Amino acid sequence: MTIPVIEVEDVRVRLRGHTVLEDVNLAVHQDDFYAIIGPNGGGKTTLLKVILGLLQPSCGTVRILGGTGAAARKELGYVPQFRTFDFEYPITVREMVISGRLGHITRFPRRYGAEDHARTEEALRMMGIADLADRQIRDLSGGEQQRAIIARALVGDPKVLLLDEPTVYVDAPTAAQFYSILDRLRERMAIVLVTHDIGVIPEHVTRVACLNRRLYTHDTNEITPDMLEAAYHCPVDLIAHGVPHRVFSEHTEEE
Ligand SMILES: Nc1ncnc2c1ncn2[C@@H]1O[C@H](COP(=O)(O)OP(=O)(O)OP(=O)(O)O)[C@@H](O)[C@H]1O
Repeated sequence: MTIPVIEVEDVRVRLRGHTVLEDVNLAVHQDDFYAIIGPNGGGKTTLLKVILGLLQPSCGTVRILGGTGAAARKELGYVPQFRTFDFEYPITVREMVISGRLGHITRFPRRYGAEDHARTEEALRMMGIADLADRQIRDLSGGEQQRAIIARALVGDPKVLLLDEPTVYVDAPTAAQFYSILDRLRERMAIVLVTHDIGVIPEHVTRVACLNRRLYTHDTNEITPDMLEAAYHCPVDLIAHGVPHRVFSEHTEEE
């Protein structure tokens, strides 16, 4: 069996005296489209930050394609939550997308070369926004901005794409378009998707895990009622077949 593209082993994270992640183990393989779901504050973004090396765990290890350190993490592309971007900053779409190459330039002073420009044009085309390349990022619609953020993550030619709630601000048709783009990208890279959008899981995702401080994994894309109850700490009814797929939660008064 090939080595996992991401391997998280016995990771624990404590922030300001609180345990945010505990005994987390996760293996993502090259052909995975992995969804991580779970309640607000469950630790999903924290786990992505640990994988990206932006946050040091109190214990445990993270390996990317068997390696650790900054060189291994260059294999990761990251699409942070939409709300973390400042779209008012005066920058064109092309300038924003090419900035994803900065971490790959080792010479100083940092200057973009032919490969950086070529990869930028390819990513713009791949995301269907080549015609918007000279527009200011602030003048784009939310869905177009979202594509630009993904293009920026793709210019590093990652082996794994990590996305944190990418469809929060887009309408249903744009989200559907977005998932068909992810389906295409899967041919080139593994995908880890943090989402509250459980409805997309049966159609697009190959494996799913529920995170609420601890990670409850499953080898298929089936979300079991046990997993949901363990992660959400409340009885959950799942309508797993039929469209739309929905999760209803029932909380008792003490919850
Ligand atoms: N820098 C920090 N200092 C202290 N606590 C933090 C810090 N970052 C996150 N936390 C806490 O860690 C917990 C997990 O946060 P995280 O953002 O990982 O959750 P999440 O599952 O991504 O939530 P959501 O679905 O709401 O985006 C939360 O209780 C949050 O308040």
